[in-house]
Amino acid sequence: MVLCPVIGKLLHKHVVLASASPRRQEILSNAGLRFEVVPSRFKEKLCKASFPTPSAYAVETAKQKALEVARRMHQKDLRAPDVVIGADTIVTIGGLILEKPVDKQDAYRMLSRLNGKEHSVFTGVAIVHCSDRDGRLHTEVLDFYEETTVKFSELSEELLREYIDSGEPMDKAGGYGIQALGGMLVEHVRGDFLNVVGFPLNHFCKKLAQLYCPPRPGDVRGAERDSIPAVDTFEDLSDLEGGGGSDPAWGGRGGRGGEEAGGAPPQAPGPRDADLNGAAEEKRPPFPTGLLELMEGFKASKALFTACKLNVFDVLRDQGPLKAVDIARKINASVCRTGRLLEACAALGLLHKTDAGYSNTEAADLHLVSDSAHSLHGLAVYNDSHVWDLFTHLDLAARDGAEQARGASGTKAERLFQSAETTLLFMRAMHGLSKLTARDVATAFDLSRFTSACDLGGCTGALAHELAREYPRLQVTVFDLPDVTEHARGFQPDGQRTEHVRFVPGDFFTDALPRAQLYVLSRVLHDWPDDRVHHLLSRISSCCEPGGGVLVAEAAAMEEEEAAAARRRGLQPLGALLLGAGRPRSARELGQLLQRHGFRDVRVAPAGDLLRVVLGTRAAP
Ligand SMILES: Cc1cn([C@@H]2O[C@H](COP(=O)(O)OP(=O)(O)OP(=O)(O)O)[C@@H](O)[C@H]2O)c(=O)[nH]c1=O
Repeated sequence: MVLCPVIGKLLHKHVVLASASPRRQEILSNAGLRFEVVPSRFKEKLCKASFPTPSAYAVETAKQKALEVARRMHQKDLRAPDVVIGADTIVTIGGLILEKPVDKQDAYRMLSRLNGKEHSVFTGVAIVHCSDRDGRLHTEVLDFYEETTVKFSELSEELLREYIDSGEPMDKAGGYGIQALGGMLVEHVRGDFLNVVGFPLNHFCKKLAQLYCPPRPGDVRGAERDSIPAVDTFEDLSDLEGGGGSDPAWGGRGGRGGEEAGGAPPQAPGPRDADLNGAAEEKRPPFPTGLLELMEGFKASKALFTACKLNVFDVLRDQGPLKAVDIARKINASVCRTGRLLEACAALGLLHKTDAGYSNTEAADLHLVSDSAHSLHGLAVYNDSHVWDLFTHLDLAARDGAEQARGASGTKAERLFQSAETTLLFMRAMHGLSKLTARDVATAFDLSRFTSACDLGGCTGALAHELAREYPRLQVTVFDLPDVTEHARGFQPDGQRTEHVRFVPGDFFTDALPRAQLYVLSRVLHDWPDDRVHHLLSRISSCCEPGGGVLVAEAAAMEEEEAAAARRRGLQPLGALLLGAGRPRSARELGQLLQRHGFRDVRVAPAGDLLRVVLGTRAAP
């Protein structure tokens, strides 16, 4: 079930909030609305005296803000959004309209005027519906306002000065922010609190209900024009999926007209049907939500990487919950920008946000803290500093080959091992990933018949340690490039079985392979082209005694793959595209490769959600 009141009716529309006010953005996104923010350039300079009431002034300003954005967007892209929302908040006292103070003195004048008295806060809201008629913008406006009264305590001169010095009054109507420090000035509030903060959410939802959910004939609840429909009325959002559902608002764009299936009574027309829809409108295609999410997905990754890089999750694990301002101080960053990053992390489900501040979610504690047992912090930092850059040149790689894409940055090995720092970055990333999957790989088959194993390209030894833990008789050699084995010491766990793991430096294409009954290749083969894979397997095959084995773990697709996992693995070829001539191979292909190199009794087993493991036994030559 989607807990979705009327706001859900806007989910499949391109909605723009024509406001730079962070409070409005927060109120609406907390309510579940998805929208783009395009601050209005309309100058708030309408002649106040020409309006009969302060509310009329606020409404007109809100309307002009929204219309300016609609026109600008239409002019720029020749396509306006579906809905533009504008708002304007003003404070009135004794017939005077107070907007945002221009400087500290102005703030002082405003606050002194409000001191000890009751005043009104009006927010005017305009919901502008846009459509394109032969290249010209057509708009329809629904507007309303909400009034809330606020009473200030008797405040001392000193307190007012101190409050002004906090900087809070400067971007707020009337010179105060009731939601923050300004709350201390307020004795009582009558009416909608959020209206004071900058957006009357409740009234807005009622208006949406009138627009999008007009009463059906005989619907008693529908007769209460001023109520927000109960949640269950809107549980079924199937129309959001583009299934030809009803959307009676604003003249029935994409709606089903009067032809509801199953003989249900036709919906009443939207409020402006009569003048809008003389002719039947063309049916619009479903809103491409999935595509838009893909287009924006890189921002989500970047937010996660950045929060990891700035150690936000470490700070919160140790000291959370914390307010944005305290986190900013601890990570040595700007308060405003940190606030936005934290908001993004909360929206992505990486952080919890409560009145006490931000704190880690369980997943963040488990995987995004740098020194947790299951940390993927290293992978995030590596993706940010190396992989991100590589993907910037994906177009070149696709067109001209990986060499051009890599440009000055060199081959994979050169890039990874160009300094101790980058080697360590890479190793931390691999360590996190290997630890995550090591147990699944080690236990995909019963390997207890082997007493020696060699993990080729075993990096930090995460899998080797898991094998040693799982099989008490097993001695494991990690064979990897000298640059890697040199740094492996820092990754070793404490414990009894560590003496069962040793590191030998070498190149598995050229140097003699350590003798072992079982050779392990975990996430190695996809990095290499076919000729190299054959070369490596034939070297292993010639070292392996009959009865010995080879164990290959890869993110390899099986024939009966479920769609989601296949999609995840489907991105692997992109990495191969950038990193050289390697490629992903299916489990069946890996099995055939092993058979070709003299391994029999080849079996495949899943290792968790991510990997497939293929085990072959060396036949007598
Ligand atoms: C009374 C009060 C106001 N505000 C803010 O005051 C701005 C009003 O100015 P506006 O001109 O309506 O909006 P803006 O900030 O200039 O944005 P825009 O819509 O782009 O004009 C809005 O921000 C509101 O939240 C608070 O945050 N808390 C309060 O208690």
